[in-house]
Amino acid sequence: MSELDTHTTPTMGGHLLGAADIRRIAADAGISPTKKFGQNFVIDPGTVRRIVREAGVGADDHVLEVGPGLGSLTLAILETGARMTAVEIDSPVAQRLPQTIAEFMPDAAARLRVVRADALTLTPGNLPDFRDDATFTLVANLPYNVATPILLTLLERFDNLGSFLVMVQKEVADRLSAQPGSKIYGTPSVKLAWYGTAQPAGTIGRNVFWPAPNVDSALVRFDRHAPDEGPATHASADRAAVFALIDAAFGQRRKTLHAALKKVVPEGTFEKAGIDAARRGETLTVDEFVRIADAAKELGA
Ligand SMILES: C[S@@+](CC[C@H](N)C(=O)[O-])C[C@H]1O[C@@H](n2cnc3c(N)ncnc32)[C@H](O)[C@@H]1O
Repeated sequence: MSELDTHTTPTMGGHLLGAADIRRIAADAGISPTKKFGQNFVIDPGTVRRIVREAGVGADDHVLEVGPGLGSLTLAILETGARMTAVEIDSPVAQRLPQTIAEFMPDAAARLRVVRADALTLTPGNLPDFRDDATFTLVANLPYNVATPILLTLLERFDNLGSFLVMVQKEVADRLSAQPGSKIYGTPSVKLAWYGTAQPAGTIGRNVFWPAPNVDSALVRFDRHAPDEGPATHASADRAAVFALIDAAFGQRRKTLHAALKKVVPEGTFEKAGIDAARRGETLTVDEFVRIADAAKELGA
């Protein structure tokens, strides 16, 4: 993208934020973006509209946004007519958000709840907004330093988190959707595959942010397995056991399965699972890790 919209963009019932709006809101509220919270705010209405379009959000959806910041993406989500909860860690930023929505999209204010919290602490118990939804979706421009832990934590704790569309650092996006055998396939890729399917959904340049980050960004789309599909449906599959094997195998990723896992699985496990112990963990699909966990369990692990 060569040119940015620097002015407010009119939309049905309100406005999206341009660069001039973002700077004014920040100055007004005495907010300077901090590295500690990964604060790079989107200043381009075209980018937030693209994210929302890729997410496929519509008026019937209930959306969780982690890290709404000054409200760029929040307004684009609200523009669709969706209901949403925005969870922000930084108090001054969270406190300012309702005023921004009231100013730029007053009719949507009733569809937004702002929660001041660390996304890593969220549980269905302390975030009951989503308790009655069959599924809900996460749409976020995630803080880059904690993006992967936030995704894995939310997937583990919220069974009804059905899909997400997130913007993360390009390298992280590549890892999240990497396939077995590639250099960048790692624990985030294989653990995410336990829950569903991740796919790259495009790259985003640095000039759509304020301040501009020194890394490139990309979008990742994720869809959770249907309840009757995926590794979690194996009769004996136990997520904690499978994840412990994954951590052990990738902890020594240059070693063979035999060497990396000999202390954690009983003798004969690989034969029973039908998996060559001379392979490296970085070549295994999540289903193959499940087979090893199943075999180890049957052998009394
Ligand atoms: C990359 S900025 C995105 C801001 C906004 N969504 C945008 O696109 O302009 C990340 C946001 O996440 C917030 N944040 C950082 N760590 C967080 C955490 N653990 N839980 C919730 N919010 C967090 C930051 O304060 C910041 O507002």
